[in-house]
Amino acid sequence: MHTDLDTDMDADTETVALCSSSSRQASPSGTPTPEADTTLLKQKPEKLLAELDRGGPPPAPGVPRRRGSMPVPYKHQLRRAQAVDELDWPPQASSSGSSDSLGSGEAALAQKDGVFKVMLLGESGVGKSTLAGTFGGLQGDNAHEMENSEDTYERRIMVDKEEVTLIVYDIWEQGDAGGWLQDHCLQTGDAFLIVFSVTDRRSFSKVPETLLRLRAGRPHHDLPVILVGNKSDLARSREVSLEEGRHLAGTLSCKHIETSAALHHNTRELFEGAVRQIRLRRGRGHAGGQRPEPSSPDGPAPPTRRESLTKKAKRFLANLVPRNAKFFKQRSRSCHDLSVL
Ligand SMILES: Nc1nc2c(ncn2[C@@H]2O[C@H](COP(=O)(O)OP(=O)(O)OP(=O)(O)O)[C@@H](O)[C@H]2O)c(=O)[nH]1
Repeated sequence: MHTDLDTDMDADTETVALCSSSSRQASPSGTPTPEADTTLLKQKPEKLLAELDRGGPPPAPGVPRRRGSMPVPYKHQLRRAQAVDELDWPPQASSSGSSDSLGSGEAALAQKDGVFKVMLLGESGVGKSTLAGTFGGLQGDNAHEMENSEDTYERRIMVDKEEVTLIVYDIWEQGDAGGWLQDHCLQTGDAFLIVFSVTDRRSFSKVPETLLRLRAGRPHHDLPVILVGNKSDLARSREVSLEEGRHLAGTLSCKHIETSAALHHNTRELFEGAVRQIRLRRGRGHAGGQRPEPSSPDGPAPPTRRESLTKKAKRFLANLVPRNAKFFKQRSRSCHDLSVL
């Protein structure tokens, strides 16, 4: 994950990175271009929420949501401008285009196992929208954008020779006004990418808070969470090291990856990794989630005679401590490997 990229960049790279981001055509060699069998859906926020609810009551109409962030890549500026120019706002009662398809065909599709919903979370300005934008160009030579999108990207992609529909939501809002929307995000996603900027320690320090909120909201779910240290190209402005990111991920039992959305570095790995993380858990769910008893590697054996409470506790602790120590070691060691649990 940590490549020469992190160290080789100098201040000039920042300019290059932003140029690269703003002009997808001029992306670095090896950067995939759009492919024909992918779809990009444009959704109004109301539509989006309706989709999130999937059968729930329609959300109340509100004022247009805009993030007060710094300059966005040119392509995104176009998208956002277009959304207004096309009189998408205020929302109409009738829907059109891909939003319709979400209400019918896509809704049915969404029920299937092959649809994975990934939420981008994180502080303002860390690069969520830019990351989401790179997802639009993930796969290949024949891709085309059916429609522009402001907040949501849906594509069919191949991961490990299996096709999935991946929907990436960039709808995380900061501040109180976004609170209820954030709750929707947390309740709805199949996987969560908590993005921070490696050039902004404050965004890094907010990660545990976001994760705690996520886990508190869905306490019975083993949710795939990936900490994403974005802007790895900005070596000279770096405030959070790779090791710090990994350490936090290990401590919080998450995965970790560093990306440069501007250079499309590790972005494919990120989204494919999210798919793998969901699959790993779904596979485990389908297997029935049967695990051997923690105190015995071969499962519970009926005791031949009754043990005293002290003996039981001693046996339990003897089994528990080394087991857990190994477990934590494994988790923290593999936090950068998105293809394993
Ligand atoms: N150098 C560099 N700049 C980046 C990278 N990712 C995003 N940026 C820039 O960082 C700024 C913020 O990016 P956004 O994608 O708008 O960030 P966001 O998290 O969506 O922000 P909000 O919309 O306010 O939540 C933009 O100017 C981007 O061009 C990156 O990997 N490297």
